[in-house]
Amino acid sequence: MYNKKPDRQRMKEQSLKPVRIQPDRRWFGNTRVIAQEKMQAFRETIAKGVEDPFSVVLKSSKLPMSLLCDTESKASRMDLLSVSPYQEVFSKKRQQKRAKIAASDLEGFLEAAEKKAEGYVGDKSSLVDAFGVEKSEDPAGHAGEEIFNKGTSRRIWGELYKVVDASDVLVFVLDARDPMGTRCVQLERELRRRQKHVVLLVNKVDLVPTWVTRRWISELMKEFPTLAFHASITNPFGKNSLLNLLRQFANLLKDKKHVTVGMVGYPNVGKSSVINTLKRKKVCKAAPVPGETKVWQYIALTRKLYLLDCPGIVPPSASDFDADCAKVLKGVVRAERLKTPSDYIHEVLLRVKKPYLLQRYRLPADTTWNDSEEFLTILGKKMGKLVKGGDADIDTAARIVLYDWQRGRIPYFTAPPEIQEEKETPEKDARLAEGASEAAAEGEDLSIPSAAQSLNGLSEIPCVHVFDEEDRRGEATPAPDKASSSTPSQSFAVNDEEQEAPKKKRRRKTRGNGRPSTRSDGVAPEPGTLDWKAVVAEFGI
Ligand SMILES: Nc1nc2c(ncn2[C@@H]2O[C@H](COP(=O)(O)OP(=O)(O)OP(=O)(O)O)[C@@H](O)[C@H]2O)c(=O)[nH]1
Repeated sequence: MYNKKPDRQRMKEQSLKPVRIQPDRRWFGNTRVIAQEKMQAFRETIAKGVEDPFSVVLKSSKLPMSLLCDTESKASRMDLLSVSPYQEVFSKKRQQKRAKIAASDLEGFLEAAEKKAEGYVGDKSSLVDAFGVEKSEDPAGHAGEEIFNKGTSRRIWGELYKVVDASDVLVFVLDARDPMGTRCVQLERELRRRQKHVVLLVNKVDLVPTWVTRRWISELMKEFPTLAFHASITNPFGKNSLLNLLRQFANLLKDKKHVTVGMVGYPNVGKSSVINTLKRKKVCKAAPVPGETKVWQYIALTRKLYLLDCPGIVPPSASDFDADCAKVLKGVVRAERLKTPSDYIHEVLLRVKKPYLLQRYRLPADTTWNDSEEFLTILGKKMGKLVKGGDADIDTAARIVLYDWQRGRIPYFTAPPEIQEEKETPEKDARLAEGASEAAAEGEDLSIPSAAQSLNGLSEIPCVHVFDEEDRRGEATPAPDKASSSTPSQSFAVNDEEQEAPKKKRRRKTRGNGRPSTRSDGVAPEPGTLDWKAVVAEFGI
């Protein structure tokens, strides 16, 4: 064979013949084909499970979740023939590959540039569209002040992406005084798309009346599992509910060695304080100033559960006075760094009832003011904050008011949506009055509701127990928040007790015949979970 010259002509003839390869069943071993209706039914069932805040899709990585998304946009992007015709790219007469440019000469370029300029609406227009922020007048020219970019920098969002990637469950910490204002709906939507488990945690519930918290919780529950929380190492509220929920997630995600829980949210909403509360000691730096957390931080809660603290993030918005004002009121920027803090007091006065201000600053009951400047003048003189010549130092007084506002010393809350809608009918008015009287009862002497007052009665708030023991036994009872009422034996043990718990469990399981008990294995799939095996079996995927 090696002594002979290869017959090139014969080889050429042979290679020109059409060659067929025998198809093999094994090539398709990994493939399933299903009918269109079944595919549609599968999509609907899974989508229902994904959308439902009380169900968790287990093993989503093993399910064809990408089938849920519409792939049309992807397909259109890959439609090469619409970009260049086949003849130009693949045929024998194809032209040499060249960069596609908009115009071939200078005049063409000019024309294209003019066309683009016509369609240009203004800077940040896309942001305004995306975040629904209306432009308004900027009386003092605040726009562009560096401090208003707090939480929007690339570095901070880089930290957020790291936390999101590393987390299995994301806890969005919201401020109970303004839960909707401290939400980041775009981010939540993106996380849902990525099949991450999202939990909303309404923190600082001690600063608002109980009925407000209750209504916000039932409103937010429609979208995500939501819990009320008061971060405090010595006197927490909702801690056990949160721990139970995290533990349930840890149980659900059994195949993972560790379950990582990321704390995300606006600056100063109390993310670090929530972690400190769960750990029962100060492991993260918490301070009444925004931007205290600079980089992400890992904290081991139990052997299975890890917590991730994230710096506060702020979604980008149009830089105008309204947006800046909203940021000041949400506590995103430090009051001492504002150039003209008195500009924001008008908004504070609109939101806070006069008696609260009178009481807070110990002003006489008959004090009146027409605008924010007058109020600040009265306050400055009362506090002895004066400038040269004996006039009131308006900016210092304004800073004091903003400090108090940001630290929750001035009572304020955004009305839950039900109130705004309900005002029309008399019976709704009655309910509103009931709520208001409840609020009045809580803060009787117009003082800021104390933690005890605010938390009183909160145990009735429906709390999320995705897969409670009772549920497993089929007694789907609503699980009340046992945070304040649970006995030591009921409460979820962390730290030292948690370290002990698995040992005891192991011992108990191996008692008797020496083999681990299989009782728990016999439990039917938890209600609330999507029984993915059944779904897959049913649809043959
Ligand atoms: N009244 C009250 N204050 C709280 C609560 N939780 C946190 N705070 C206070 O809110 C302030 C901010 O808390 P942090 O834990 O530093 O907030 P953060 O979200 O980590 O802030 P960044 O570091 O800016 O991201 C601190 O002064 C806390 O004492 C709460 O439940 N009730």
